[in-house]
Amino acid sequence: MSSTRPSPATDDIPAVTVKGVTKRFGDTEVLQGIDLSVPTGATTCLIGPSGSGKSTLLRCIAFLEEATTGTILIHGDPLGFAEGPNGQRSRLSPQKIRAVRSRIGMVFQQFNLWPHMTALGNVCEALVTVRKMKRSEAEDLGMAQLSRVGLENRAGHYPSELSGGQQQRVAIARALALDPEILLFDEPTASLDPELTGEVLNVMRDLADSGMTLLVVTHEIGFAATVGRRIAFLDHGKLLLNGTPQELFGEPRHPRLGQFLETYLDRGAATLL
Ligand SMILES: Nc1ncnc2c1ncn2[C@@H]1O[C@H](COP(=O)(O)OP(=O)(O)OP(=O)(O)O)[C@@H](O)[C@H]1O
Repeated sequence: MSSTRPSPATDDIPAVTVKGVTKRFGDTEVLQGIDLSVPTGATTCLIGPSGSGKSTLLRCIAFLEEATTGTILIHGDPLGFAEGPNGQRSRLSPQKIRAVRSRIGMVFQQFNLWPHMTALGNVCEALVTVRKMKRSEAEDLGMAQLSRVGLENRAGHYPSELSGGQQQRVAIARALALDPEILLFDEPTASLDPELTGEVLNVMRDLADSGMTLLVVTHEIGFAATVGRRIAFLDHGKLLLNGTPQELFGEPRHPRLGQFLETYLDRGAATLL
């Protein structure tokens, strides 16, 4: 199993295609008809005010939430629901859902490591139990992934013996070990102190440079501006803007984006623009 899969430059099928996705919780429509293409082999950042629906969209793409309407394709293959010729949706079989879902990796804000397992144990567990790999092979692969995030010398440590930044890097190694085609990040540095945030962003920057497809929900505007190839700006459940960092962050700026950025710049959360 290869540890990296730089996407071929000729692959022009988007890694993720979101078509007309809405999501309702009770009477509240938190996603209102989202259309979004996530290019293969590049980083796309989802930004927007708190409550605008970023995590919900990411969770729909990971199939942790089911979109109320609309469809999502992973490299052209439908995830969860297929769309018929008349636009009607039908649910795919659990096997088909699992097969497409397994091509997506996800890293959460809370690292979600198993406290009773070492860093290496956390990285190897799904390889052994889900992918049915021999423990020794899984450990070789797990060590390679830990070294990719700079933690080979922490393999035998338990989560409680690691800093928050190190724990998040273990979580990234765990996701990478399953060789995903697309890696989703849901505010991966939001629970970290500023000095630990940098080490996680550096690992993500390296992954972006290696040609992986990343879709990142983040409030780190500086990261989005420098690493994102595409920036999608969500506001009140709508995709208000979608373009390159130059298009979104250059002048003139969309007034709503300008207002959002000022809020964050005032709070000192973004300093690189
Ligand atoms: N399981 C749920 N049940 C009911 N409402 C939900 C649920 N999940 C999210 N919401 C609501 O959906 C809206 C969008 O939430 P979401 O977490 O997607 O926003 P966000 O842009 O990621 O915000 P933040 O930046 O604060 O994480 C919010 O109003 C939230 O309260």
